[in-house]
Amino acid sequence: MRLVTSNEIKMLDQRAIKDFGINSLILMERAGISTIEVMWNEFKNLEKYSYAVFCGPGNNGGDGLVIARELLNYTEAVKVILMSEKLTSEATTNLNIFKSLGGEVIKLSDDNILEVVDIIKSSDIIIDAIFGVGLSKNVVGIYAEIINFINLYSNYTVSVDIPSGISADTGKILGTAIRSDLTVTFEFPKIGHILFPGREFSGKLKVVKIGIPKVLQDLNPCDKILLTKDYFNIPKRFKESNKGTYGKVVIIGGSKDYIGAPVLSSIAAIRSGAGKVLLFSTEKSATVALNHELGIIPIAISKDYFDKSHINLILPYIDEKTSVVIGPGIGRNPSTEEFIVELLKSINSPAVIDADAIYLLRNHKNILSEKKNIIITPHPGELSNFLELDIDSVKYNYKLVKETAEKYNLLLVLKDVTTIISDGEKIFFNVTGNTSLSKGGSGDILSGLIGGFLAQSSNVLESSLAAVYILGIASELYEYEGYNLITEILNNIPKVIAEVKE
Ligand SMILES: NC(=O)C1=CN([C@@H]2O[C@H](COP(=O)(O)OP(=O)(O)OC[C@H]3O[C@@H](n4cnc5c(N)ncnc54)[C@H](O)[C@@H]3O)[C@@H](O)[C@H]2O)[C@@H](O)CC1
Ligand SMILES: [K+]
Repeated sequence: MRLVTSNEIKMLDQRAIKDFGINSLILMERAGISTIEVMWNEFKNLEKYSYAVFCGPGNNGGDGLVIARELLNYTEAVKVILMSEKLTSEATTNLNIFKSLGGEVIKLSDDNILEVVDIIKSSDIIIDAIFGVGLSKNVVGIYAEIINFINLYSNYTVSVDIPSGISADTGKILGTAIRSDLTVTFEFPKIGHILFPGREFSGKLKVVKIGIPKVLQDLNPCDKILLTKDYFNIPKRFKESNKGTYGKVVIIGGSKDYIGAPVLSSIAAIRSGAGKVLLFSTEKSATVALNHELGIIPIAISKDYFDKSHINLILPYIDEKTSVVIGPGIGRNPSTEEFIVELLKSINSPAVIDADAIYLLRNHKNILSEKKNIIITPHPGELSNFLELDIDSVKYNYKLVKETAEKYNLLLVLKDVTTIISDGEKIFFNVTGNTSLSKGGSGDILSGLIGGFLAQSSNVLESSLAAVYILGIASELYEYEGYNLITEILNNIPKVIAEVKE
């Protein structure tokens, strides 16, 4: 599904109005009525509840006035709190209709804040129609006070379009923001619903259509996409096949410091359906690998850290079709840096660069740029190291992810609660997964899964999308969120693959 910024949705709204003559009051009407429909689906008998509708100065407030008017058809227990003297013309039209129906309007001022706080406390449902995608600066003053009171005392909050105070473009809080239970957004989710903290502040997110013509959407192609299983294929299985059909993965990792990481990667590669998985590692990792999965072919070549002398031992096993995973548990020894640089120069296969291998390549970005089919899978700390930027400017920075992918000719997977993936053209946002992945080993599983799919398809984008999406769902299947062994997530992968394939 397409994701939009505030400018993109405003442009679509404006073109619907100007180019196709769709009256903006009609769009507002549909926004309001669709919100009521979602509420009906959530709560059923809307007549049982009392409502306070907080309306801001823009068209978000106008949507609130349509909602308030429609609620009058269920109950008299509806109060509108107008937060601004100035309203848009569409909002004014709807305010007049609400008033003509006998609706109760309270104009917020410094003098009646305590009365309004009592209304917040005594209403069953608060409708937040304060700011939508038109929020343009930090929320301060009486607006901020009311938002904080709503967060403190509301029994249940429904946000219209986006929780007021959340930036639709970044998900960041501008000053202060409503913590919603339910958000009803129009036509497409906004970036702010998908990135934290906006993702959390939105509560349950529902997307409804309000009549932006499809032809208009098609004329304006999108580059930001919410990842679903529609965007990738899982490599096929053939009745007549053998291990050669499903490709070879070479995993290079492990060191004196880390033993289990490359083993997790190797098992994940097997779980992806790959035909053959070779693990180049230390003696210890090789032993551990065989203790866990006899299908791995471990080749112990390094004693503590990799160095240049190991390259010739690995090269005979790699051809252009081999999928190579470099980095799980590889450590940061200076000899390893030289090893990775020289190894990459000598191969032409698709490769996943993970963990400390990313760190060690920070001064060799040109090597990555010159190669085709390279995937790097940093978390924000690793990307901040790689790009020498502070972590705050890297986290959830989807523009940076796209620019970096394009600049260095990479497929970049920025791992986080919302993972961002870009090939330099499109930007995918993944929201599957939970805190069962917030522990050591999940990154190793991801790189192995990507490598495994890559061995079967050689499509860097689809392999990465599939792995990220599937690993997320595999974590959601674990019954006791967060208290899993990382290997238990590995064991859920086949079930998820089967479901995704359906
Ligand atoms: N025709 C349209 O454009 C449609 C708009 N719709 C609704 O309208 C919203 C967008 O409407 P608008 O563009 O009018 O914008 P908003 O209603 O989001 O808010 C903009 C208003 O808030 C003020 N403002 C912004 N930041 C502020 C701050 N920090 N403190 C105080 N005031 C601040 C602005 O000066 C402006 O008056 C959407 O989110 C959606 O809910 C829907 O009705 C569908 C159609
Ligand atoms: K809102």
